[in-house]
Amino acid sequence: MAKSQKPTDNPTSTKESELSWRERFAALGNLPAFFRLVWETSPGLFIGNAALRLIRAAIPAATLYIGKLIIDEVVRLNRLPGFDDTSYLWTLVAAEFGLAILSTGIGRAVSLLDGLLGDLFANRTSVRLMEHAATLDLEQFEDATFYDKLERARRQTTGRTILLSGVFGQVQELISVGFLAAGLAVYNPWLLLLILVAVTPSFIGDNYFNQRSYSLSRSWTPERRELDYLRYIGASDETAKEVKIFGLSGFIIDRFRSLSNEFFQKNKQLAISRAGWGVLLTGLGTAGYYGAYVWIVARAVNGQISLGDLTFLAGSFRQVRGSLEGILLQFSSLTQEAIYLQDLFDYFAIKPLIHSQVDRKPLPFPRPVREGFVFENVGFKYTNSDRWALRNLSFTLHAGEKLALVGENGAGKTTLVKLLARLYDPAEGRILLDGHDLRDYDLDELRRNIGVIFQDYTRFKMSAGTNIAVGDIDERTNQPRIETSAQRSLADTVIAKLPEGYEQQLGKSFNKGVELSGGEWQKVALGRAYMRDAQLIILDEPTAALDARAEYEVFQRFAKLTEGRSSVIISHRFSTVRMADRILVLEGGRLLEIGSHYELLEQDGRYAELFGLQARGYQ
Ligand SMILES: Nc1ncnc2c1ncn2[C@@H]1O[C@H](COP(=O)(O)OP(=O)(O)OP(=O)(O)O)[C@@H](O)[C@H]1O
Repeated sequence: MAKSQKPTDNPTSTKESELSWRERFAALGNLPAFFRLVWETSPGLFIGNAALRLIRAAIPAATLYIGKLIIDEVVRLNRLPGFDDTSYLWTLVAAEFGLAILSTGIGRAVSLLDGLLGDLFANRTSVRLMEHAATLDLEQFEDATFYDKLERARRQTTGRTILLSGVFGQVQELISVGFLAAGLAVYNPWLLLLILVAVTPSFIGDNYFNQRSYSLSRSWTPERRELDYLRYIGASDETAKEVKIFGLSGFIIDRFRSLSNEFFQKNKQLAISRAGWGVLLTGLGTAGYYGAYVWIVARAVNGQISLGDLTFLAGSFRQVRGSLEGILLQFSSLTQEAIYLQDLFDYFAIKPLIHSQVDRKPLPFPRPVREGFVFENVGFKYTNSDRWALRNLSFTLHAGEKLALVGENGAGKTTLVKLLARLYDPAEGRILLDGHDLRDYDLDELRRNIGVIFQDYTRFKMSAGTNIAVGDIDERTNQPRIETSAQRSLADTVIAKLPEGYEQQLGKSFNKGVELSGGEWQKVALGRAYMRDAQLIILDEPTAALDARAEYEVFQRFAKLTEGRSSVIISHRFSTVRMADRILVLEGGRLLEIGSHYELLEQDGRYAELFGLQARGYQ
């Protein structure tokens, strides 16, 4: 793969986006990999397309030559006194007609194949894009430069048909030019040189402008993402409520307008100077063409060539010039497209840091867990943050234990849970499960054995049943299991009220979708925790939106249903927290206290203080 860029560290820097000729040629090195992708998409369509284009490439030269024969024949017949046999002439005319029909037919067939192949290719690349995204780390998704890469790669999936037909068309034109140029060279090789001189200026000009337009577009990736985001929040069911209440539409639209206008202005300047230079440079080419034309006409007048030769030469010259111009133009847009391809391959080259062991066999997840999870001096920092979100954290989550995490906002509770589920790996220390580092276990198995319901769980705009089944998507057709999970999380009564029950589309974005209340959504999401047969269940503030009675009931059931399995509950409600076997109090990413409800009350530390505060609030 061509190392044509090293740009994404700071995509707004235009300097980095300036590309040399060497880099542009190097980008063409991406083409074989691209063709491999296209070939894998559909070998049949690929071959069919290539074969048809080859035939079509020969048609222009053949047509011109038959035209020459027709004219020469007409002239010959005119010179002859009296009647002569015209059958040869009409055969020629019929042949030219046949070629014209063939050419249109093949043209249509080629566009059809291009379109089909392009659509298949776009689908296939989109799937690969999603498959690759699924392998990447959560941390990578929280990185803005990653999003820029993803965005540029995503754009590749739709526009690649252009590259496809571009390259195929290019090859077709080249062969076509080969035929025509051979004809010209027979008369005078200098004509070919004249053509090259005529097309070079506009080629250089176009290359220059293509490169500038690529630089502009690339350096604007973050802004384009912002534009997409503004367009989304400006017109989406998820944001409509707050946009209306806070009167945000003016603010959002103004930001969109100023950003899009800035881009438009920059683009406009470029487009205007491109058009201006284009006129000048193409004018030079036209002058070259007419120079040659004068020479050809003069020779015909002097009788050095026939009338047929005149039309053939003039036609060939015009076509070769047009085709060469096309090829050279295509070449510059081809290199540009090839550079865009680099973004796609760059994205595919991003490797996840969190994965199962590769150098030795990963351990199977213990069933049941015997000792539990041990945090040994664990520390963690988020990327792009200098602050330790967690530091010097040492404690044990015993097998079968119910642990509650308590702490103020930002204390590190959710971070601890993410480390347990290996969404991140600790920067310091280690987490052991039954005596082995968490990293030694098979990642997929680990994730399957840990069920987490996050506070910002996703409200999938899918059916109610699917919204529960996402807890173990392989079991999505296991209706009894879905219904049992719903009963356990109290979602069954919510679903019973829906017109279409478990089949009910949730969320308003789709036809006949029904919106649930915050608490109802939470009950549905909680059902996910019961879908899987996990060894460790983690609920991160899962009941914040539930009413007091529902919350009490949920936890009574939770305690019973997770009997013999470990669980972690994050909650700000002490009525819930006190039901846990032990409570871990975090402050500023550090462990402050750990013990049972009564032990901590006795210690009379932070937990006792917070508990007292909340208890007083209820008095
Ligand atoms: N994705 C992230 N990138 C950078 N910093 C983060 C990220 N998520 C959390 N933080 C920071 O890490 C610290 C701990 O966050 P965490 O979400 O673990 O807190 P929490 O105790 O769960 O808070 P809350 O009670 O508000 O849910 C906070 O200071 C937060 O700003």
